[in-house]
Amino acid sequence: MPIEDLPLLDLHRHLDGNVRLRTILELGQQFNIDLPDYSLEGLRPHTQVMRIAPDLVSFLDKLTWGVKVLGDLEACKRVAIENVEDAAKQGIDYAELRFSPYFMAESHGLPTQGVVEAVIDGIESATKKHNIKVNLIGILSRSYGEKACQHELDSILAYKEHITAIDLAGDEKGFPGSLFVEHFKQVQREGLHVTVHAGEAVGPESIWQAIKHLGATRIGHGVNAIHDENLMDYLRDNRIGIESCLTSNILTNTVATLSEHPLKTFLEHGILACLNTDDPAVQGVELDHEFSVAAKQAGLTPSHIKQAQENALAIAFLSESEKAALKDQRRQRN
Ligand SMILES: O=c1[nH]cnc2c1ncn2[C@@H]1O[C@H](CO)[C@@H](O)[C@H]1O
Ligand SMILES: [Zn+2]
Repeated sequence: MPIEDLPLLDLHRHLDGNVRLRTILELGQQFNIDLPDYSLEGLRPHTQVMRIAPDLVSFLDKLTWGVKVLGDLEACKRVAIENVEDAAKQGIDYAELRFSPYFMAESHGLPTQGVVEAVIDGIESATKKHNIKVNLIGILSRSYGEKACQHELDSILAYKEHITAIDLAGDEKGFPGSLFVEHFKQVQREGLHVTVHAGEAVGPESIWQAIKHLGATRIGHGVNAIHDENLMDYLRDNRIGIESCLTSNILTNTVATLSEHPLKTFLEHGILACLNTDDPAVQGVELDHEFSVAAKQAGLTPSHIKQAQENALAIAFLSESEKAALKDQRRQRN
């Protein structure tokens, strides 16, 4: 369980990997899309990973229906709003919601920049109604290649004052970070933060590349850092955060069992690692499960969990005064 007097954060949460099952069904019907089934339970195995996937790419396939039903910009806005509602329901004080506008736009040929605007719109209206702070991370979906990612980046940067950071996600093995060096030079010039999915499907060299050549100050997953002692020290000494997602790592077949998950070792090594969800609807589990079930199975004690919460606050893309405000707010709540 999370410690009650520390704020609850989720720093790694894909809003387009968290489209409610009922919403997929409703939008599918609204836009006359041929769905594989028209009942919630019949649809579930097509949109949720029900058992361990053979690999990351097979897992990512399950995100497809969530974006195939996005028939217009209003649908994108709806998904953004529902993500804020879901995160607030979990008791999350601060979430960094990430999304890939081209991934959301592609099926129905929506304007990518329009998707960015719709998501920002949805987040801004929903956060007014709920007791939660949200920042947005724009994703470059590497699996589309360099050119599409440049288009995606341009669309995100058109609204850069509403975007906190840029991430690189998708097929890490097929599309290495080396293809995106120019993209991230631009991101750094614009002064946005950088977090990169690395060391999930590829070894520690992918994490080194993300730090040294893409400017990452946080790493998504980073599980394979465990195989490189120098990297472990480097992450600790340079306060590079690791956004761990326990259940996701099992379902993508990245880690065989939770008892073998490196998070506990990261924490004990002094690395700023924390607990997050990844794609809640696709995984069929929420943040409360990660804290109360998965963390325990990964060998975390209450003091590890407390450390993970403190780490999340330390590496959040927030100013020191915003962090202090989150802490105060949590104390007042209790
Ligand atoms: O665990 C993950 N690893 C790598 N990429 C991911 C993961 N979950 C989602 N995406 C990717 O993020 C974008 C949508 O936000 C898509 O590119 C999807 O494939
Ligand atoms: Zn992710």
